[in-house]
Formats: sequence, structure tokens, C-alpha cells
Amino acid sequence: MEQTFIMIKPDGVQRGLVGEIIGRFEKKGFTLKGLKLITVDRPFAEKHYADLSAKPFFNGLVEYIISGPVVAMVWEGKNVVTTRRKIIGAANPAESAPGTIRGDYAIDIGRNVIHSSDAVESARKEIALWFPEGIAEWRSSLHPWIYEFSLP
Ligand SMILES: Nc1ncnc2c1ncn2[C@@H]1O[C@@H]2COP(=O)(O)O[C@H]2[C@H]1O
Repeated sequence: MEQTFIMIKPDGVQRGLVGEIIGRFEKKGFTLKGLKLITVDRPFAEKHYADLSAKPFFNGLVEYIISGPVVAMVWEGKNVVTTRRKIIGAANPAESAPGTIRGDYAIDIGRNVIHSSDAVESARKEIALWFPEGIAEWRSSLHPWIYEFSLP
């Protein structure tokens, strides 16, 4: 079982896309393990995007992320880290297929509605950063209807 960090960015919250985005992950069969609406400050946003600090768009990206509340989430499921890219679409909405979140709801790479961890290791780091208090421990009763084999 993998876990990934997903953030609905300020544009997604302001545009009323929270329910739609959560619904896509829920309907796929993934399990919601953490959820909070939070406005982060500049040092926190800079830490989250530290790997991009040399990029020319870094300051604009940080301004965007601190401009309003975001929805921080942890989703769990088999292959969730790789599958989430197919649900979300390419980073640049211009290259995102219709049917993906960015393909359906975004136009500009600088307002691409949603962030997700790009690998299992970055997911682990991002979950620790955003959920230092820990996440919910629960198991969905739907597991036998979503997975053929019982999962650990
Ligand atoms: N060329 C760019 N111009 C502006 N923002 C960018 C550019 N490339 C990447 N980003 C942003 O940087 C973010 C890094 O990962 P995200 O999935 O959060 O989504 C990305 C975009 O919001």
C-alpha cells in the first residue's frame, strides 16, 4: 500500500473545486487518510518547494501557494503515487488530457489547481511536513470490493 500527499491549491479552493477533486480520488477507490484546510506562510511554502528554489518561477509559485487556503490531504491505495498522475494530468495543463483534473479545470501552469508528490520518497517527506500531528488510522470497509486480495 502506498500513500501520497495531495494539495488542492488556492485556485482550486477559490474556484469551488474541492468536492469535485476529492470525489475523483474517492470514486477511484483510494482511501482518505488525512485532510485539512490550511493557509501556509512563506517559510513553510518555501520549504515545501525547496527543490525548486533555483527556478525563475519560484517566487511566483510561493506567492501563489500562500495567497489563500489550500486543502492538504493524504490518500492511500495500491500504486496511488503512480496512478495519481493519470488522475491529475501533466504539470502543464496545456499538455493534460481531457478527463484529468488539470485537463478539465486548468489552463495555465502557474494556476494548475492541484499538487501531488512525484515519488514514494517525496510523498513520505511531504506527508511528514504537512501532517506532523500524524494521520488517521482506519481501514475502509470497502476494501474487499476494491481489491481482489486482502492487503496488509
Ligand atoms: N514554468 C512554470 N511557471 C510557473 N509555475 C511553474 C512552472 N513550472 C512548474 N511550475 C509550478 O511548480 C509546481 C511544482 O509542482 P506542482 O505539481 O505543485 O505544480 C507546479 C507548478 O505549479
